[in-house]
Amino acid sequence: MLQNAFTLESLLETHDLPFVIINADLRIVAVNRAWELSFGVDRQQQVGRPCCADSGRCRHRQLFQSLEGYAGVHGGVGTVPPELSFNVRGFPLLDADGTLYLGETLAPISKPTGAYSGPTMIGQSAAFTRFKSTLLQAAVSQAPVMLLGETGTGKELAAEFVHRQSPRADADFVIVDCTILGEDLFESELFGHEKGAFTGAAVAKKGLFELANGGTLFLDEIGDLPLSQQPKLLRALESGQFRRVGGTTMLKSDVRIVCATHRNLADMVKAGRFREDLFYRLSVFPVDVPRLRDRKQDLPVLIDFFLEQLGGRDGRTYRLNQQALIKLLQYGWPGNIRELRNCLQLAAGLSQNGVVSEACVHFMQPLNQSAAVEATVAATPERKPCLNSLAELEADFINSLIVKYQGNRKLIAAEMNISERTLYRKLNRLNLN
Ligand SMILES: Nc1ncnc2c1ncn2[C@@H]1O[C@H](COP(=O)(O)OP(=O)(O)OP(=O)(O)O)[C@@H](O)[C@H]1O
Repeated sequence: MLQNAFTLESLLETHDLPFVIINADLRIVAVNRAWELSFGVDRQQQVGRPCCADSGRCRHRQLFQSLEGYAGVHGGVGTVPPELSFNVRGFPLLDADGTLYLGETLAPISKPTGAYSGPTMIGQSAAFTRFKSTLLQAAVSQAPVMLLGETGTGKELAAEFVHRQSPRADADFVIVDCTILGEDLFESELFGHEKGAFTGAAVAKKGLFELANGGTLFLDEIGDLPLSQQPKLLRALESGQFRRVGGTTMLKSDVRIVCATHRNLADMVKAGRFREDLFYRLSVFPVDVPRLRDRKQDLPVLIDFFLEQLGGRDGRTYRLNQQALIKLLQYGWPGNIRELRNCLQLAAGLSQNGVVSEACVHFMQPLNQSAAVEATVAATPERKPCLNSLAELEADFINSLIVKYQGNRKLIAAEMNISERTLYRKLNRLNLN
């Protein structure tokens, strides 16, 4: 269900990546289990430490001043060695008392060479096997890949798979979240900036294009890239050259592009919202990512995989009883694999002695009404009116927040305890833009 606010504990373990919560005094309030495992530190050692060595001018301070979320490549937090770089996403959060915090996820931009230890794509169905072999073909082709699929189907995972299976596997896989890079951030994040290029540019910084040299640049949600920024991307892709903001020297970077979107880009081109030349440049190797409801044969292996993962995290064993399994199999999964993972996470938390019964299984309200209705018709037609009204309920709730915060997305997202990126998608799906 929608939450107006959060408790720190409830939020911590909803992130698979290392996740940190920082307060307005720029001190670490909490880190999650993934943090402990990734950096080999006890969470109690982190709490109370300053976020950064120079917290006078860090990104965290800036967020508390501007309430603007951020995404980009930055150094670590707390005791994480400063020389390590991460793909970082930060956003404002409000707790149940209305106190403002900052939440930040850190994803390593480069995995250790040698055996790949990243997330695994699970599946055995015919649809999944076809999909995986298409990805393998794409990986070796070196052509730009466009991954098309609903939210939560595993596009980011597929992009990383393409990179790991390609001749560029030993170089970096760099993620660009196009929903967060608005007009003002796009150029400096993608191409970097020189010292003094703008207020706050205290030191020169490499852009994501430069960091991905020799590797793969993953442009996630490319359909959300502002039209005004599209020519700049096209130019860099065609020439392989770019300038840092405030710089005069032309730089070169050899990157392989993989993109993903849940939007119909061809329709966007027709409507004049996406450049046709960029569309053709990026869509050389299009790949459809299958929806979970079209590969339900994979549910048992995916369920085992996630329960084992959760068990490892919690130091216990979880198992489903048969009624719970039937309930999961009958559902349409409009939010795909992400929704399955979240559903199991809640179910495991509610389980008694590790046994997940039918009563522990709860489904979220759908984000995408048409997908939900389609999924429900395929599975349990009698639930359709209920799902419709839930979507309406969600739209009503968001509308009330739009009025309350006069359309300020940062504050609405913070009150809903979701990222601005997720809010942006909800607004689009519910036609509230
Ligand atoms: N085949 C799979 N096996 C195991 N886990 C998977 C698989 N596909 C996706 N996941 C997991 O599901 C979650 C959602 O995947 P991912 O973020 O790649 O989806 P996405 O399509 O990029 O979503 P969005 O469009 O919302 O960005 C992640 O936790 C991912 O690890």
